[in-house]
Amino acid sequence: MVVQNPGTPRELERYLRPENMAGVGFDQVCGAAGAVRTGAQFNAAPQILGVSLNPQIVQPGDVFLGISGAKRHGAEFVDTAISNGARAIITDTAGLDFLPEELSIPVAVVADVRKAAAQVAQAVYGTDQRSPQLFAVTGTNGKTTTTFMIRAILEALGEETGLIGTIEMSARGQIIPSVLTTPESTQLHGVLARMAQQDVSSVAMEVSSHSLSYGRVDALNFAVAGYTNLTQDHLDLHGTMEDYFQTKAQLFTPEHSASAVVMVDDPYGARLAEHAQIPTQSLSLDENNELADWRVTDLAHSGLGHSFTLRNRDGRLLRTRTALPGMFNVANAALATVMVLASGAELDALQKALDAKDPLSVAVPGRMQVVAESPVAVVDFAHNSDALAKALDSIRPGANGRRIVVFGATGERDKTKRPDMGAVAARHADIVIVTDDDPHGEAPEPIREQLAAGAQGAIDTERAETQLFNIAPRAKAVEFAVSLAQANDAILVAGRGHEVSQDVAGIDVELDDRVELANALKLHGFVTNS
Ligand SMILES: CC(=O)N[C@H]1[C@@H](OP(=O)(O)OP(=O)(O)OC[C@H]2O[C@@H](n3ccc(=O)[nH]c3=O)[C@H](O)[C@@H]2O)O[C@H](CO)[C@@H](O)[C@@H]1O[C@H](C)C(=O)N[C@@H](C)C(=O)N[C@H](CCC(=O)O)C(=O)O
Ligand SMILES: Nc1ncnc2c1ncn2[C@@H]1O[C@H](COP(=O)(O)OP(=O)(O)OP(=O)(O)O)[C@@H](O)[C@H]1O
Repeated sequence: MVVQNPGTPRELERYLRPENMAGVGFDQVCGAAGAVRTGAQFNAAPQILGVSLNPQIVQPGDVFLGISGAKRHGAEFVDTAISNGARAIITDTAGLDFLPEELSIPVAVVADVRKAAAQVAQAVYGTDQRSPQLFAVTGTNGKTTTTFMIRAILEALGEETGLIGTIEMSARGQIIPSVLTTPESTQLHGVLARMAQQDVSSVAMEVSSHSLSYGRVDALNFAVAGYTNLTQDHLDLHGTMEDYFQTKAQLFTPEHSASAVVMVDDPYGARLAEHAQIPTQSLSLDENNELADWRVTDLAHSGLGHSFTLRNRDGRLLRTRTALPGMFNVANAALATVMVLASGAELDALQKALDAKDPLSVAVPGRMQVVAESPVAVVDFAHNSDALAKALDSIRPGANGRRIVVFGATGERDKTKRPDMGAVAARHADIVIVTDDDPHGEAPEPIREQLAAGAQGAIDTERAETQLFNIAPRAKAVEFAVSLAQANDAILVAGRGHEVSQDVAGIDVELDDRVELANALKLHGFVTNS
C-alpha cells in the first residue's frame, strides 16, 4: 500500500504498521516490557498485532498503552480504544482507577508506561530481530537538512533508504507524511519494521529533544549519532540550557548509539566530544582547529554554494561541494558526509558518489528556498535566534541593497526566545517586519509585541538605522515587505519554511510563505523562479 496523502491520522497510523503481522501473544509482550497482568477475570492472552498510545487511532488487534500525560490520563479513553479494536491494555496504577470494573480485554500494569512503550513496540514488531541501519541527527538547528543530505549520500552509494523527520517520512522514495519530528516509539518501531519488509537498508532520522525526554527512541540502536549545535530553544520543556544539553547528551551513550560524529564549534559540542562514552569523531568548520578529527578546509564560494575539503588528522581527505546557501549548510554537509563515513562507507566509493551525484546539494523544502533572484527572496525555517542570525547573514543583497526580514514566533512554545529573536533581527536586517507565525491558542498581538520590543531595544541601543514594522496578517506582512523592496535588496521570510497552513486557535488556515512571497513579487513586477 502506497500512502501518498493519508487523509487522517488514522490512515497514517494504518500505514505505520508492518504488513501481514502474525501477532505476538499478550503474555510475551508483557514479559518483554516487565508488565504484570492484573484482574482474575482476565485470563485470555490475545494475539497482539500492533501498539498505540493514542486511543483515537488504535487499530484492530492493538495493545493500547494508557499513559499518564501532562493534561489527561490515556486510560480515561479506554472505551474509545476498545471500540477501535484494542485487544489488551497496559497502563500504570493511576490508570487502573479510570478503568471500568467490567472490562472486556485483559489489563497489565507497569510503573512507567512511556518507558515501557518502546519495549512493547519492539516485542510486537520484532525490530530487535530486523531493522535497517539507523543514523540519528540531533541538535537545535540543522537536523532536517542533515538527514536529507545523509539520505542523498546513501542513495548516491546505491542504498535503499528511509527518512524520518519534520518534513516527511519516506521509504524507498515513497513519501509518508510526518506528524512529529520524531514519532512516538510505538509508531517508530512499526514504521521501521515496515521499512525492513521493504528492504530499506539505512534510515536517516531526526531525534528531537522532546523524543529523548519522552523515551520515544528507546530500544533503538543507532549506528551513528550526529550532533549539529545547541542554542536557545525549547526552554518551555527543558527549563534550562543545561537540562536541554543533558537531554541531547543521552543520545551519545552506549544505550542509544554505537558511534558518533560531533560538531565541536559550540561549547556544548566540545563538551560532548570531550566526555564521549562511545567512539566519537569530532568535526570543525575552523580549519585551524587542530584538536578536531575532521576539519573543513579549502573553502571556496561559488554562486550561493560552497566547495570544500574534509580533512582528517590522519591524512584522509574528501573534496566536495554543496549548492545550498549559508555556512551552516557547509556544517550540515560536512556532518552528513562524516556520519556516512563513520558507518563504514569506503572513502573512495564515497568520493565517487559525491562527485557523480552531488548529493549535498539536495533541495530541502522551505530551507533557504530561493523564490527570486532580484530582489533576492528567500523562504527559510529559521525560528530561533541562532538560525535567524545565520539565515540573515546568508542572504546577500546587491550593492547598497538592504536586508528585509519578515518573521513571527510560535504561540504556546518557548516564550523566552522572543525578545532575543527581535533583537537579532534588528541587528542583522535593515527593515524588520514582525508578524504572526502559528499562534496556536495564544493571542497573536502580544507575541508580536514581544518580538517588536526586543527589536526596538536593539534599535535604541545598537542600530538606530533599522526600521521596525508590526504587521498582521502574515500574507499582508509579506506583501508589505515586497512593496518596500528594490531589485538590489534581499528579503527573508522566516519561520514557517515548508509549512502550508497556519494554526490559529486550533483552526488550520491555508498559508504557504513560498506562495505568498511569489505572488507578492509578481504583483510588484518582479520575476520569480517559479
Ligand atoms: C509537549 C509534548 O510533546 N506533548 C506530548 C505529550 O502530551 P501530553 O503529556 O500533554 O499528553 P496529554 O494530552 O495529557 O494526553 C495523554 C494521553 O491521553 C490521550 N488523550 C488526551 C486528550 C484527549 O482528549 N483524548 C485522548 O485520547 C492522548 O492521546 C495521550 O495518549 O504526550 C503525547 C503522547 O505521547 C504527545 O502526543 C504530545 O506531543 C504533542 C502532540 C506535540 O505537539 N509535541 C511536540 C511539541 C513535539 O514533540 N515536538 C518535537 C519537535 C520539537 C522541535 O524540534 O521543534 C517532535 O519530535 O516532534
Ligand atoms: N547547522 C546549522 N546551524 C545553525 N542554523 C541552521 C543550521 N542548519 C540549518 N539552520 C537554520 O535552521 C533552520 C531549520 O533547519 P532544519 O530544518 O534543517 O533544522 P531542524 O533542526 O530540523 O529544525 P526543527 O527541529 O525546528 O525542525 C534552517 O531553515 C536554517 O535557518
